[in-house]
Amino acid sequence: MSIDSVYVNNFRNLVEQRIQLNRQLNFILGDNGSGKSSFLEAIFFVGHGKSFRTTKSDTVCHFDEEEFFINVKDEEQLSFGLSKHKDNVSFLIKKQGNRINKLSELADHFAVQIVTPESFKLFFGGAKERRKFLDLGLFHVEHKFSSSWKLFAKILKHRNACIKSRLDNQHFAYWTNEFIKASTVLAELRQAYCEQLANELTIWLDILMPELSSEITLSYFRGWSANKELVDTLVSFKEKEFKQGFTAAGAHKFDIKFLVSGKPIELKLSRGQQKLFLVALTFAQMKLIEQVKQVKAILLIDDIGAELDTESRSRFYQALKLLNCQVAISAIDIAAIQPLLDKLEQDKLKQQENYTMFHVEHGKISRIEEIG
Ligand SMILES: Nc1ncnc2c1ncn2[C@@H]1O[C@H](COP(=O)(O)OP(=O)(O)OP(=O)(O)O)[C@@H](O)[C@H]1O
Repeated sequence: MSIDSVYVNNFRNLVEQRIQLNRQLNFILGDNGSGKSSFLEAIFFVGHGKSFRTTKSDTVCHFDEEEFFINVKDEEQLSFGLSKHKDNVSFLIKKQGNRINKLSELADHFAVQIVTPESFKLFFGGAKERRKFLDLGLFHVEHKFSSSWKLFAKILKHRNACIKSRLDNQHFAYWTNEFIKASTVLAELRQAYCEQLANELTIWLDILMPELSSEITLSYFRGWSANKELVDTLVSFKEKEFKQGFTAAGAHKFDIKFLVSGKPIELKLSRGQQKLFLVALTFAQMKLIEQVKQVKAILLIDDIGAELDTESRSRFYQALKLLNCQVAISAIDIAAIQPLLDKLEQDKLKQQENYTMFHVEHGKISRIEEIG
């Protein structure tokens, strides 16, 4: 679902801003520290109920204020509001002015994906980001995933509690048995999703990195050895688990690795290539979400940056055109997006209905009407 308008109140340095977004392309330009990322962060917050920059949701509230508020209207003018007072632990979420209890209803409605300059460092730096990425896709694409994941998390908590209390008894045996069942369900859902993702990824790699596309493979690790049953793995890990105080194998330990000719992608690809790869992966996930949910995801690109050369930007533009969803891209100045504007011009798409430019200065976002 695309976003028609965003109202932001006391979110970081954005005191009070009401923005009408373009259904296609939005360029958010401004100097360092002007508030570009904060604006994208506010949109991301609506789709995820959290920031992409911090795990502490109170830090996004304006320094001098106690409460922040974001309201978003979709293309059918359906309104969703999310606010949080520093004194409250939870958010107040409203749909058409009426209180709703689930953040997941927002996430379900707005499938927001983001690529930031840090994304690839985080993504290739450790399993946590890769897990988050894959599970986000599954949340949207596989309707059974959310309930399976919640059940798994509950069982894992119980099993860990037994381990911490050194309860090697029938409770522990019960939760171990439940844990194996829940792990197996999640592992199968993830395996199936990885296969879909790998197929879709090839399409986007062919556009974005055609010279490497055929060499890139995805390998899925389910969280325990591929040659062993989880029950046997847990038996062999029992001593270690009781020493560490937590469950050492299972669906929470899953990972996805990407290889170029069998070698880790982060070793083989340059920074610019890694960025392109992550764009391909993000686009693949967005397409899968679109196919299943019949709604288009929203793409945020924070700081298009200088890593992409002219050829890469041209490919990026081709991919964006094919993706055909609502996009918001931030950049320091017009020079960073000029190659995209040139392409729009070439395609005779450089018209007001296809894109909107905004300028951000000291937390104030204004529309740039005329472009030279
Ligand atoms: N909770 C907050 N309350 C008020 N201002 C804040 C808060 N958190 C951050 N800021 C300020 O908001 C400003 C905008 O930050 P933001 O990261 O959005 O800038 P940006 O335009 O994306 O910059 P860059 O191009 O360097 O990434 C910064 O000057 C920062 O100090």
